[in-house]
Amino acid sequence: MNSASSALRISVVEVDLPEGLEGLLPALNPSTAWIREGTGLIGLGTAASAIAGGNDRFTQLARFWDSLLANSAEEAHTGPLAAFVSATFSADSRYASHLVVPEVLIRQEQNSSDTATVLIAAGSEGTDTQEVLGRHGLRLRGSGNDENEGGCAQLVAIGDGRELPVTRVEPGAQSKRQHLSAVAAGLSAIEDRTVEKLVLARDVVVASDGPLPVGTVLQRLAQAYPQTWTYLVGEVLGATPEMLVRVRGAEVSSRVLAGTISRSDDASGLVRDDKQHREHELAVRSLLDGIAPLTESLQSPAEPGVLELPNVYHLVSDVTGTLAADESGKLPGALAVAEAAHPTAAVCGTPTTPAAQLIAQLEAADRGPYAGPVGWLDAAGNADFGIALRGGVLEDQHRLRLFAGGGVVAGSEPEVELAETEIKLAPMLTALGLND
Ligand SMILES: C=C(O[C@@H]1C=C(C(=O)O)C=C[C@H]1O)C(=O)O
Repeated sequence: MNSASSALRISVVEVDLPEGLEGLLPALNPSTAWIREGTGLIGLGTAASAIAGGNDRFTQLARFWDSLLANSAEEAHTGPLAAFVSATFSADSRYASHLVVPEVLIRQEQNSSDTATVLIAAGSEGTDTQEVLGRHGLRLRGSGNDENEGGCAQLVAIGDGRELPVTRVEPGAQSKRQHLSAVAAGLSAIEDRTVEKLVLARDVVVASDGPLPVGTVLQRLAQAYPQTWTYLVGEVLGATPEMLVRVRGAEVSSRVLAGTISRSDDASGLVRDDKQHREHELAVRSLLDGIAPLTESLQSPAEPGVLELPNVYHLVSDVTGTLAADESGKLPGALAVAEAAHPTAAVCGTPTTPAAQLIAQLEAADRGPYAGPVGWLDAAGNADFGIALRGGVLEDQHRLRLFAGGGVVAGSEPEVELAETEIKLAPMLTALGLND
C-alpha cells in the first residue's frame, strides 16, 4: 500500500452557499464529490491519501483510515472528518483503490436552505482559511464585517465556470460486434450451468480537445439525474442510481437494482417479465447473503418496485437492517460492510466466483473502479457506498473510458443487451456534450 498521512488538524466554518452546492462545481477543480438532490459533499485537494490493491484492498484502506483517525484524535474537531473511497471491481485490476481525505470539504446536509459546513484538514496549526480556500478557487464573502453581522459568511467561487471542450466518441477495447459475441458466450456458460447469471459490460472512450472540466461534467450529471448519486473519487466519476451499502450508526441499508428497460418502453412490461424478476431476485439474494454475517436483522421487500430514471426503468428493492456488534460492543467498520456486500449479482453474477472469471475472460477492458464500491465514510462510522455505475474512468485529462453493462440470464438476447448498454451510456455521453 502507498500512503501519505500525518496527524490532521481540522477547522470548521459554517457558511451559506448562495449558488447552492452544485452551483459551485463548474468553477472548481474538485478531487472528490458525492451529491444528490443538491446535498452532499465536494472535496478539493488532498490532505491525506492512500492507494491499495489486491484481495485485501478494503482492509488496507480501513487500516490507513483507522490510523489516520488515531493519529489525529488529539487534535481539535476530528469528529466531522470524512474520507472518500473508490475500490476496484476486481482484486486483480491494474487500477488502484483509493482513499482520499480532501484538504477542503464542503458539506451541505439534508436541507439545502440550511447553512453548509466547510472543513479544512491541515497538517499544522495556524491555517489561514482564506488562503487555503483561495488556492482552490473559493472565497469567503462577508465574514467578520459589519454588513453581515449575525449572518454566516458566504462561500463563493472566484473564477468563472469552465465550458465543455469539443468531445468525440472513440472505440473502446470491445466493439459492439465483440460485445454481442461475449453475450453469446455468456449464454453458453448459462446453458452448460457454469453460471445462472452473468453481468457483461463494454467500454467506449470519450476524447476531448481541451482538458475535461470535471466540475462542469459533475454539475451536468447532477442536474440531469437528481435521483442518482453523482460521484468523483480517484479517477472514476459518474452518477449512480445504486446504493451498495449505507451505514448510519447501527442501521444499514442498500438499494438493489437489476432488471432494466428503456423509458421509451412501458414500465408494466418490466413488472410482468419473469426473466427480469429472476435477474433481480439473484441480485437481492447476493446482497443479503453478503452482509447477513455482519447483521443481526435484515429486511427486503417481498416484491421489487419500479425506479423511474430519465433514461431507464429499473426493478428496485430497498433493503434495511441492523449491524451486529461484537462482544466488546464494536460495530463492523463501513469498509468491511462494503467489502462483504461486493460484488453483488447486480454487477457480477451467480455464483460469484465463476461469474467473475467469465467477466475477466469475456470483457476486453479492465473494469478498474467501474462497478466497484464508491463513496465516503466519516469518523463517526457513517458511510455511503454506491456502486460506480453510469460513469467513466479518467485515463488522462483528455480521455474518459465509459463503461456500461447488463445482466444476462437464460433467455437474454444479445441485441437487447447491447441496446441496454447504449441506454446506460447515455447519461455520461450527454453530460460530456455528446448524444444531444
Ligand atoms: C451493470 C450496470 O447496471 C446494473 C445492471 C442492471 C441490469 O442488468 O438490469 C441494472 C442496474 C445495475 O445494477 C451498468 O449500469 O453498467
